Amino acid sequence: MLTAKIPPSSPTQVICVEHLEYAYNKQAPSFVLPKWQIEKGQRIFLHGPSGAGKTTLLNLLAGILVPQQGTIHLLDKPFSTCRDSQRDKLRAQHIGVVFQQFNLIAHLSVLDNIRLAAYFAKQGKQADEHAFDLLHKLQLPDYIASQPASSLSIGQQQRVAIARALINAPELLLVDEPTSALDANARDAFMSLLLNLCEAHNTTVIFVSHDPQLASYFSQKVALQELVTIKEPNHVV
Ligand SMILES: Nc1ncnc2c1ncn2[C@@H]1O[C@H](COP(=O)(O)OP(=O)(O)OP(=O)(O)O)[C@@H](O)[C@H]1O
Repeated sequence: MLTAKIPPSSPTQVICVEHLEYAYNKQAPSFVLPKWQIEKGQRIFLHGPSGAGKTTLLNLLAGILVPQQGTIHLLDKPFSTCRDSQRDKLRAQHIGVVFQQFNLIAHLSVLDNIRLAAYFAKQGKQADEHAFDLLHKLQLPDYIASQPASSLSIGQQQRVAIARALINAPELLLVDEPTSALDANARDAFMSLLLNLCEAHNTTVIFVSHDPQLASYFSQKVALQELVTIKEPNHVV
């Protein structure tokens, strides 16, 4: 009798956080996050007051910071507890990050900034083709690929940062307050481009912003204070 071969199922959960605790140092308060699960395709608007810990949480999810307690799984793989080199590899392959300041390398060209992300994820020769495809979808002209990142406007830098974050078709995109330097029209155009690209690839998005106007782009809104509690340090006198 022939039995149907069942393909290995891909995980539906992108992130699973359990019993997480993180403090910047022994004198600092700890962020405590008992549980947070994020399913594939969710688009989450994460908000909360200044200093509440939104960037800290994104950095933990990106594996840039490592919790002292608890675990973070990425696509069912241990992420926070694996070796640094393994975490760097998983981040490069599965996570795109857009930082507040975009963090482009100023003296490198636009194309080289994007190529660098593809290189870390060990993408082959097709990376340039993907890069140009993304630049077109983000409505940037071809000539800009050879320009140094330092010569771009804020709006252009922002779109290049998105292209760099999406070049490896990540399952998870983490975006930290990227629209603060833009006027209302540029901001709305940027949000539409970003979310259309994520829709096309079913990318899971966690988007941090103070701007309540941006919340309307997201069906799911999460207040950081609902997720995280703050534990004061034990002071030794
Ligand atoms: N590198 C660091 N070392 C020590 N403390 C830090 C560090 N980075 C952030 N913090 C502290 O952690 C807390 C949370 O900061 P975080 O930047 O995550 O907040 P946020 O919610 O993103 O704030 P904002 O909305 O103003 O960007 C703050 O009290 C901040 O002072």
